[in-house]
Amino acid sequence: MPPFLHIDTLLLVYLMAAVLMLLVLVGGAWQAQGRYGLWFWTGAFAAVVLAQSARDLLVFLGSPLPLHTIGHIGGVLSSGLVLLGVRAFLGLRLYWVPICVAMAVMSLVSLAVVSAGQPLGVSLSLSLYGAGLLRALTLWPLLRALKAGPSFPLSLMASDQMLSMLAHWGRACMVMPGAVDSANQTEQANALWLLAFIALLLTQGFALLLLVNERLQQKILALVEIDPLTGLLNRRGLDQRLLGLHQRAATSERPLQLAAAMLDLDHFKQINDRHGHAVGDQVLVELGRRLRNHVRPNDLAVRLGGEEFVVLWFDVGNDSAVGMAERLRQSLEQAPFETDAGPMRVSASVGVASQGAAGEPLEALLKRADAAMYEAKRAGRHRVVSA
Ligand SMILES: Nc1nc2c(ncn2[C@@H]2O[C@H](COP(=O)(O)OP(=O)(O)OP(=O)(O)O)[C@@H](O)[C@H]2O)c(=O)[nH]1
Repeated sequence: MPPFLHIDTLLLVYLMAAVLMLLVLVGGAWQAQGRYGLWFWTGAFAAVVLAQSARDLLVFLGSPLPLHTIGHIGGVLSSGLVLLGVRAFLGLRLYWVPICVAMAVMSLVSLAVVSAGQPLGVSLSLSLYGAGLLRALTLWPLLRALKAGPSFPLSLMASDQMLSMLAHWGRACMVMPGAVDSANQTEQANALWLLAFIALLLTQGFALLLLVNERLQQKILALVEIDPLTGLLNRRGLDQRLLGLHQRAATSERPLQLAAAMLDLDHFKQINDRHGHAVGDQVLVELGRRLRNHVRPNDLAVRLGGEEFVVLWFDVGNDSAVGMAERLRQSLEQAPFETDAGPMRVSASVGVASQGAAGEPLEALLKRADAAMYEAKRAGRHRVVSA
C-alpha cells in the first residue's frame, strides 16, 4: 500500500481538512453574523475536529475504552448539526428539540454498548447507522428545494448528503463485528473508506461555500432588479425577465405576445404637496401591493419610475387587455388607500397597447401604451384608452 494511504496519514488529512473548513466557516459565520445557519455548520466541523483530536489524545493517554467512543459521538453530532444547518439555510422550521434528543440518544447508545462490554466496532456501527439516518433527514429538504428550481450548489450538496448517507450505512455494515468476513477489515479497505469520508467532508464544505455564494448573488440581483419602495420589479428587472422570456420563446413554436397597460396616478403631486412625501410613499406602496395581488404569477407588474407603473400580460389579445386594464383601474378607485393622513381616494389613467404583430420591440410597445396613457390624461383622467 502506498505510504500516503496509511491510516495514520489519512486520519491526519481528515483532521486537517476539517480544521481548514472550520477556520473558513468561523470567519464566514462571523462576517455573515450567523445568517444562513452558518453557526450550525461551524459546529458540525468543530464536532469533527474536537472529537477526532480528543479521541487521539485519550488513546495516547491509555484512557478506558468507553471514552474512545468520543470519535463515534463526534460523527453523530456533526451529522445532526449539518441537518440543523441545512434546515436553517433553507429557512425551514428547525425541530431542534427532536433533533437534539435524537443526537443525545444515539451518543448515549454508542457509549453504553462499550460500557456494557461490547467491542468498539458495535458502538461505531450503531453510531454510523444513526449518522446515516441524520444524513437521510438532511437529504429530504434538499431534494424538495431542488424541485423548486435547478441549482448547481444545491445539487452538489444533495449528492454529497446522499453519498454520505450511503457511505455511513455501508461502513456501518462493514464494521459490525462478525457481520462480514475479515477481508473487508484489511487496512487497505479501511484506508479506502477513510479516503471516501475525506472526499465527502471536503465536498460538503465546498458545496456550502457555493450555496452561500449563490444566495448572496441572488440577494444582490434582487437589490438591483427590485424597486425597494414597492417591492415590484424595476425597469432593469423587467428587461432581464423579458430577455429570458424572449430567449425561451425563440426556441419554442409560439412567439411571445405581450399586452402592456401603462398606469399613472392622477394628481399625485397634490398628495405629496398636501400631505408630504411620506404619505405619497404610502400611496405608492399600497398601489404596488394592489398591482401584485391583481396580476397572475406569470404576468409582470413593474414600477418604471416615479408614479408610473406598467403591467404586462402574456398571450392576451387587445380586447381582453382593455377589459383587464379597466378592472384594474376600478379596483384602485373602489377602495380608499389607507395612509397616515387617513383614507385617500386615488385614481389612475391607463394606456393599453398590445403587440399586434409578434416581435414588436418592447420599447415600441411601451411607447404606444405611454401615448395612450397621455391621451387618457388629456381626455379627463381616471379612464382607460387603447392605443
Ligand atoms: N412620494 C413620492 N413621490 C414621488 C416619487 N417619485 C415621484 N414622485 C412625485 O410624483 C409627482 C408626479 O407629478 P406629476 O408628474 O406632475 O403628475 P401628477 O401630479 O400625478 O399629475 P397627472 O399625472 O398629470 O395627473 C411629483 O410630485 C414627484 O415628486 C416617490 O418615490 N415618492
